[in-house]
Amino acid sequence: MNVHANLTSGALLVLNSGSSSVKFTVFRVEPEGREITPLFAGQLTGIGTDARLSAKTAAREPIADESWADRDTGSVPVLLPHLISWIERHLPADLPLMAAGHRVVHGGANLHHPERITDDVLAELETLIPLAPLHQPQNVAAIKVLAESRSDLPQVACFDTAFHHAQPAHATTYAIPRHLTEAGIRRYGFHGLSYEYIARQLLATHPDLATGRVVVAHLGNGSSLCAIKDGTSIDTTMGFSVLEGVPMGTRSGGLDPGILIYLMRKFDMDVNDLERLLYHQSGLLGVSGVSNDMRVLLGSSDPHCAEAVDLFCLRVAKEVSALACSMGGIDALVFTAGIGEHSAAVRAGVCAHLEWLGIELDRARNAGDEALISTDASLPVHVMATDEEFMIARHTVDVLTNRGDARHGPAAQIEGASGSGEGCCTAPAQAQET
Ligand SMILES: Nc1ncnc2c1ncn2[C@@H]1O[C@H](COP(=O)(O)OP(=O)(O)O)[C@@H](O)[C@H]1O
Ligand SMILES: CC(=O)OP(=O)(O)O
Ligand SMILES: [Mg+2]
Repeated sequence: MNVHANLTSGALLVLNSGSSSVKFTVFRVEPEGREITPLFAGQLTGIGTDARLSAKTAAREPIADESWADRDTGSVPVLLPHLISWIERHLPADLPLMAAGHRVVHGGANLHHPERITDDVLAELETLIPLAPLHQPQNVAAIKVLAESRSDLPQVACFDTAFHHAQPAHATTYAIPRHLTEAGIRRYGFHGLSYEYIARQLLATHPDLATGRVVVAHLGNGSSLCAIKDGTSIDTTMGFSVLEGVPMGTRSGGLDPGILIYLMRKFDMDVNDLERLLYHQSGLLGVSGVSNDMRVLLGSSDPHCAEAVDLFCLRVAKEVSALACSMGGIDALVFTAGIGEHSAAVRAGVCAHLEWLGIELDRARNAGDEALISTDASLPVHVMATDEEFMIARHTVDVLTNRGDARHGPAAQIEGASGSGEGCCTAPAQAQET
């Protein structure tokens, strides 16, 4: 694996590999990594069932929508080399692929910063597979496939856990015997790349809030919330695994742990049964019995779908209050990710439980495309587009141009925001980044 090459200019591939999909974005990197601009993005979905590639340019013009079912043998390692050659065929002639950045869900107790991937780093990532069985195997598989097929390509791992690393011990510790905490049974937190991006955007667009107390609700396929104070993660709802906190598409969110003991005793469930139940059969899908997709639930007349949405909204609202408590107050609430950015109904459902906190949504603003969706008298509630891929690209370039070390720490987490508008991926590098 190439660990020495420095990035100057060329194309940068960002990969976010999930259990049944691989999302990718290709960026143009200008000399010395000063500017990062998206060229095209897409996803390979339905891996294992009916793989399909779709992709669009940065101007949202479709460049692919094709079935890859004929080459689908149900795994990321088989399809990824095809994806890499498809990407290379679509690059401008003067822009060779010169590096890859990966979203890696778990960095464990030791990996707190984006890391250039070496054999040692890869070995450490593999040890973390049991901690994130839904995501980590796919993240590791993508790194290995690229290392085999393009050993010349430097690769960087960016961790979902890293943004939460500086949380105080009372936020990361479970009330279990100390030797288990010391063995790594602690709260790590996830979706950190998304929270880091939002913190940067806040600094660019709302500097007053960037130094205040903000609860960010990342509501997507996986959902979590984070308390960000002065640009730093103070507390978050996901913990040891991506199961804690609010219910998700197919994940349970927090449960009374006594339920697990009962299920094992009463229904003879083993570890595989529990894993299937908690990761794949619960959440919105489990409660509705219909779908894990919020759009389907909101469009359904089935009372179980309405029940799932209501439960989700209440659980999110309760976490907003809990996180406000962790920060000693709240100056703003931000909604982001698929549901948070696009569902006015869910935002209204959540905020209806938070009137006591001084939150009041403006109906018209919430229904429209406004960034500020609360009334003028309310505690501010914002909708902001997240961009985990941009964050990965930024970190990858910084690591490969040796600017990474200067960016670590809370101030670095929000320094150098693009100022280029929500959801926009172009971010000139800052002069002070050395
Ligand atoms: N207009 C919408 N209304 C309600 N929910 C939506 C809408 N658009 C997307 N979603 C929800 O967003 C989820 C995906 O969120 P996203 O952040 O893209 O997830 P991920 O990146 O983790 O796959 C979908 O499962 C869907 O339920
Ligand atoms: C951490 C996590 O849950 O990620 P995702 O939302 O991509 O499933
Ligand atoms: Mg996501």
